[in-house]
Amino acid sequence: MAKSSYAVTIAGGGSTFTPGIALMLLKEHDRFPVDKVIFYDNDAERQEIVAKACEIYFKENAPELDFSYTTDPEEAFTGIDFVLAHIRVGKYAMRELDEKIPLKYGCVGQETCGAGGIAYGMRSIGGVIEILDYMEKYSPDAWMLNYSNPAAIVAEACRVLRPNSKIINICDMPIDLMDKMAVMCGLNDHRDLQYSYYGLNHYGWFTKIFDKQGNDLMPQIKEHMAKNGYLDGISHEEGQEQHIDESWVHTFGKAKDVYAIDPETIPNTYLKYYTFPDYVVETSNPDYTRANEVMDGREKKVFGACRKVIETGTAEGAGFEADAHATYIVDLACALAENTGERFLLIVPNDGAVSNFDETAMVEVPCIVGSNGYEKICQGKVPQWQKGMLEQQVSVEKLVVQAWVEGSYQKLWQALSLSATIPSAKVAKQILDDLIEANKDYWPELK
Ligand SMILES: NC(=O)c1ccc[n+]([C@@H]2O[C@H](COP(=O)([O-])OP(=O)(O)OC[C@H]3O[C@@H](n4cnc5c(N)ncnc54)[C@H](O)[C@@H]3O)[C@@H](O)[C@H]2O)c1
Ligand SMILES: O=P(O)(O)OC[C@H]1O[C@H](O[C@H]2[C@H](O)[C@@H](O)[C@@H](O)O[C@@H]2CO)[C@H](O)[C@@H](O)[C@@H]1O
Ligand SMILES: [Mn+2]
Repeated sequence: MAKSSYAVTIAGGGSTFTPGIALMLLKEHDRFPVDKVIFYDNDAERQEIVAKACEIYFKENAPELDFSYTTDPEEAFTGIDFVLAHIRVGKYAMRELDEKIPLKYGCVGQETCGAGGIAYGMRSIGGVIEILDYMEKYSPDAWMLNYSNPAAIVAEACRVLRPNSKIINICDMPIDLMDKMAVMCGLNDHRDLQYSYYGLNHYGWFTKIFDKQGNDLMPQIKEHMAKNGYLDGISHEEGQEQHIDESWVHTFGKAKDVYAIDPETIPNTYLKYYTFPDYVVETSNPDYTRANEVMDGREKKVFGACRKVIETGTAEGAGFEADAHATYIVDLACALAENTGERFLLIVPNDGAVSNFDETAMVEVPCIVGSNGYEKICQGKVPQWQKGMLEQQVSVEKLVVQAWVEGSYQKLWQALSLSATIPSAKVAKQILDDLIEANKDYWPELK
């Protein structure tokens, strides 16, 4: 696919992450030359605020760039090489309900985990498949790099419904955690580390960490995790402001207790929702959840900055910053376009990569990426504890996708009752009935 320049569509043009990613594309222009950027969203009004501000920024900083924005799928997906997708079906209003409804019943209320993640999954499947179909119709050779959440459920839906599509599902949480581990070891960032990892998305473990010279960094990292979790591994570089929010600080600290359950591996932060659900509920405010924090924080900040750019007609001094972590998206796009053969953590069909686990699971494992796609790096057998957890959680995710495809109330109830975040089938049913009512404009009808 190597070309002298590439055309990129950002799906979810009105996302709070869009300015950071758009700026990052400009910043990385030398190694990933992009000459055309299209924003696509199904909410014209929301997208226009972000797009008009980015248009001004591009005119000032890259006048040669062909930039446009649209809600028309044909315009958005014709003649492109990559789709970077980060849609949130139902936006923050529905995230707030995903978080608050389970909390009402004393259960974890989280964007991608437990009942909230299941509800969000039931909304996202249709939205992501729709965008994938547009891409295949108008640009059949393009690749879609999807980070719309909940990535685990979206990935399973793509495996079932579009098994041959050129979509790769990714997550930046492990990148962020590796950045923190690098800081713990006095190194710069994740690029200085070599790693082994297995699991599902937002549900996995690092098993090996080396530096570029092949030195084992696990003893140092384990010592740090046992004392502080991921705290003090936090970099103070620009572009990571959301991690200063109280809730993220708690999550990074709580990783200490998650680590204590299995001191042989380094856990993904999201495991706290499955291993300490009672603690999570006790420390949640059912009237003010992460969705409120994001609406009062990141959303206000990004949209406020965009409005200011539009009003003043200049992006100078607007505080726009390239998203530091999003460079991994460019790394991945480069690997596909330029056949670099680099290693990435991707969400892919297992097929033996974790040898004692469901072959049809969508696992998160390291892969080598080139112009023909990816090849998995075998992670061998997982220990009994992880095996038990993975089997439970993968069944939850598979049942959600089956419920969506079949329109099955029964299967969604089973999914909820199987989640480690929900104590009984009775509570699962109460939550489900509330979620159905809240999601009636988004979910398929369940019978
Ligand atoms: N995988 C990761 O590691 C990672 C990291 C950060 C964010 N995310 C995900 O990125 C997404 C965006 O997050 P955000 O907080 O910026 O949300 P946001 O609500 O600010 O933006 C999402 C945008 O998607 C649009 N949208 C919704 N449904 C759509 C559809 N069917 N077609 C086209 N556009 C649609 C909305 O109108 C909105 O403008 C979320 O799914 C979030 O979970 C993933
Ligand atoms: O609560 P939010 O909306 O702030 O974040 C939820 C997302 O958290 C993770 O992504 C982080 C990422 O780890 C970090 O490096 C940086 O880029 O910010 C991201 C957003 O905060 C997680 O991986 C995502 O899937 C979540 O959507
Ligand atoms: Mn993620």
